[in-house]
Amino acid sequence: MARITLDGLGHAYAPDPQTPEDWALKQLDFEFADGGAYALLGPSGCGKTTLLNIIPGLLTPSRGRVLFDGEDVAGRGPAERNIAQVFQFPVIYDTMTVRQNLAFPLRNRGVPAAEIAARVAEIADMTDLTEMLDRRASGLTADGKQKISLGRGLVRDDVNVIMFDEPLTVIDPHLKWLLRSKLKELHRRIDRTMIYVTHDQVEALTFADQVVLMKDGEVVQIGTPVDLFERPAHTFVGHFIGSPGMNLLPCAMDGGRAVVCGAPVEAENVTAVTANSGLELGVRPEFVRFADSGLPVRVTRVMETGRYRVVETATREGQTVKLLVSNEEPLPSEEAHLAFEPARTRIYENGWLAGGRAAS
Ligand SMILES: Nc1ncnc2c1ncn2[C@@H]1O[C@H](COP(=O)(O)OP(=O)(O)OP(=O)(O)O)[C@@H](O)[C@H]1O
Repeated sequence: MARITLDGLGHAYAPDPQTPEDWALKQLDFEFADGGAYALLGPSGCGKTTLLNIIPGLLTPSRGRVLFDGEDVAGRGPAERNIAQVFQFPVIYDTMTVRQNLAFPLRNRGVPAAEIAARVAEIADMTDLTEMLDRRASGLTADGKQKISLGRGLVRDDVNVIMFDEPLTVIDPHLKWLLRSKLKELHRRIDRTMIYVTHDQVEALTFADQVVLMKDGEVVQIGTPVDLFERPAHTFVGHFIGSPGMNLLPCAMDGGRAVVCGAPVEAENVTAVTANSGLELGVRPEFVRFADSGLPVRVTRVMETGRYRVVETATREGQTVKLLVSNEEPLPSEEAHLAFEPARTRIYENGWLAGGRAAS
């Protein structure tokens, strides 16, 4: 296993980058701890694939270094870096049996037969493939084949890191949740550094102990799923994580208090505010409720989700605020007031959580 350090890492595909936009990865400085379960999460084009190719040495970064346990691995390929990879689409040998497929990475390295048999049995058990070990891989369904790919990624016990590139893309939606929780369990049992690349927040939050959220070639926040939900470091995180995302409202400061649309609002980090422009108040729909007093709004739309309703309201200045309301709670007919949970209401300065960077 290895601790992987990214040191001043940047990459531009163009030979002579001039502007920040020319950099697919701008400046990455962080560490994947030994044995951790990480997700690289972000919208299309944020640089996930670029980083995924740099770590195993498939792509040479334009600047900076990748260190494995403190040692610069420049010039070494995936085999020398000792990395197992699981891709979006199953990479298996159709003509071989499931057993032969799982054994392949071990046979390739000359592992003794008895050891291979034991390891294959263990991995087949973990991936629910025991019953199918002697079947031809070609006869399996898409998710069965992807389980073989997962198994092949997990079968060696000497790899430094296992990297997953959107491995559930081909899986039927109703089986996705099964494989997602399976992967989490596998991480606990295998205890290896795992990096899981996805643009799907549910996959990232289910799998990872630490989520690395990226945007435009930069890391916006690294944290536990709870950190990202409870304390987004940037409005982008608030918006990207959660469904619906965080409400963001322009706000001003008046005598040490936050004011939104003329109404005073309590916020957790109000004392950390230093800017007097570019301020926004962020509060998730989960932490907003109807109240007798507070921010005046009117109800504009109600969306049924089955378990609760997402209610959309508009402030007098036309800003939208969403809240979750249980099916049992009556909705106000028109004019209403909103209260925000103070401990979970935060102020952002030019996108960044006020006081957040000093605190982290
Ligand atoms: N081979 C390439 N040549 C030039 N530009 C590239 C190349 N590959 C990626 N890019 C650019 O680099 C940036 C990051 O792309 P990357 O594929 O790493 O993002 P991503 O987060 O993996 O997106 P996706 O989820 O769509 O694959 C994008 O602006 C993309 O257009």
